[in-house]
Amino acid sequence: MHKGNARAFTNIALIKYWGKKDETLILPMNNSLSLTLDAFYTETEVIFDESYTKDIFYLDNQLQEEKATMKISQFLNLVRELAGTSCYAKVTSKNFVPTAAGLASSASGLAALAAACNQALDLQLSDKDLSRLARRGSGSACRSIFGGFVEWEQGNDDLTSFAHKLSSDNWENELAMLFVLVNDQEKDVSSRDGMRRTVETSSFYSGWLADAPKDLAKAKHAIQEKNFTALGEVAEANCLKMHGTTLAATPPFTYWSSDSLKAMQAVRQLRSTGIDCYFTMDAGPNVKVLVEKKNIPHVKAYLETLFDSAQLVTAYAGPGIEIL
Ligand SMILES: O=C(O)C[C@@](O)(CF)CCOP(=O)(O)OP(=O)(O)O
Repeated sequence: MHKGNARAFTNIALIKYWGKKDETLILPMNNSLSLTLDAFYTETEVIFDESYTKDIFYLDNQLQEEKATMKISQFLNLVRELAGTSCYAKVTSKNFVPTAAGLASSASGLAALAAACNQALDLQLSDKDLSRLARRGSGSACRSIFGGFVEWEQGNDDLTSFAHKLSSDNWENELAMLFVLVNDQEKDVSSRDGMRRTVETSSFYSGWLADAPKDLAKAKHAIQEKNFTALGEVAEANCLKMHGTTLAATPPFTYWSSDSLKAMQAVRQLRSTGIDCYFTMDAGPNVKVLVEKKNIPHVKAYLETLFDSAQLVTAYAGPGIEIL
């Protein structure tokens, strides 16, 4: 019996990963840049045991059915190959996210699983190779191996595509991200399906891709300069361009709900009163507001006039992977 247990934190991209060059290896079309947060995380335990006759997957104390288990098994097959074992495993994952969230936790989930497997089978993977392994589970998971500001080097093959922490003089500790959790009935298109459809059919995709490296350079420069306005402006613009690509896909789609638009408008309204804050969004209707800690009270007070306080969660910069 081989056991491992790890905690990994979610990360929010400021320069988005949106589109794969290789679906099997999960190689992205562009570099991305994220901020690992402290408020949402996943704890995953994995037990490999010769006595198991198949992989078993518990998520938040619920035994998962075939489809969800299949995705985990595909990942475990990679690990079994690395370790030279044929043992099945029992995976027990707990997501620590606000119930209202509906936050995609694939990034923290797969990062925690990768780290737990590394420990259980004593693979002794470096952080770089752990990031590469997590990437095979879900692209954005490769960034959750590290804390703070993280860049995912797109690379051009399995060996060269991995994330690394950006030097920032701990500036991230002066920032925060306010989540506006908007409950949306429609079933979103998954990030995996959304980016595939966009790459394959959106006439706006080439424009997005042409701008991504320039946006990344601006974001990295802003971090080096600790220039919050510059970072916020490029992050919000990059998010809008990414979401713009979905409108020209076939069939067109959007992740934005009316509450998403309300939250985005609130951020613009705050900026017009001189409060520096910027929004970003991912494959869902939730809106994340990037703000300096000193402005949290202003932003929260205004958002509380528009949304239920239970919909607002404040997150700060978080750490990399933790072995439990
Ligand atoms: O996080 C970002 O950079 C931007 C997104 O969140 C925007 F929605 C995409 C994350 O995609 P992910 O779930 O990692 O896809 P996978 O590789 O198909 O599993």
